[in-house]
Amino acid sequence: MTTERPRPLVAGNWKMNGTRAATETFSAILEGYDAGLRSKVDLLVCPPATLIYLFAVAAVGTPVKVGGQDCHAATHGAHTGDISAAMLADVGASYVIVGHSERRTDHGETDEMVKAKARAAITAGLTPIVCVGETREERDAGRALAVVGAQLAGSMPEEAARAPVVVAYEPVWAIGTGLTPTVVDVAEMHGFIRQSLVDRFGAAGRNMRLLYGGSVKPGNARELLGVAEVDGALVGGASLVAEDFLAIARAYMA
Ligand SMILES: O=C(CO)[C@H](O)COP(=O)(O)O
Repeated sequence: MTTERPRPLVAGNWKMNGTRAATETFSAILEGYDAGLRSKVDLLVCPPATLIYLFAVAAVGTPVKVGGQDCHAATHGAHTGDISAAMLADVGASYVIVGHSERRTDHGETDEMVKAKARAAITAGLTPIVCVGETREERDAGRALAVVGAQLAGSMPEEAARAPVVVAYEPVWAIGTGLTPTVVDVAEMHGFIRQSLVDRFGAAGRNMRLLYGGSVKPGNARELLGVAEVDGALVGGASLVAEDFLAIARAYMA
């Protein structure tokens, strides 16, 4: 069994931001991802679906990956407005975020639905990034570990034992608020998530990347990314500015 740490991944979730003009930002990310950074950390950008193809074409010949922000659990059919995992793969995506708290809240996505989406992603050859995280009320009630444990149990597909899957811990109260948990709380949660994954998936659970997300900025990246069992970041707002996104990745250049 290998005890080597997974290679870090810094992923940007652009959410519903960006038109074709944002290709300029993406190009700046591609240009700034120099040999030093490449040797230390993987980069992924998940733009709105309308930009995936454009970005994937721009990224050809570079190691930067492009991903989707959601997918439907079905391969095709009468699902107006939805996009399947195979469609994302077809336009050049290699990852897809599933179960983001904004999807869970805005679209009523349950753990069961998230699991089905993650499974569909794996079947299409994508790496799903399964998001989990507690609300402020749940943390204040001392239920953070229980809530995240239940989300993990319900959202992670059995296929994670043999296919690459990334887990992102994103405390809901830290998303877009500028608030972050203490490093002690992040360490406790990531240690708990790691143990849960090892208990369920064995060696695959030990090697899975665990990202932290929620108000990651250039100013706090080094501290947050230095926590044990944090294998990278899922970055929202700061990923919309090339220099900030790259500065977060440079936390690994220490
Ligand atoms: O999705 C997120 C990062 O990808 C998450 O919602 C955090 O957003 P941020 O607080 O704006 O970084």
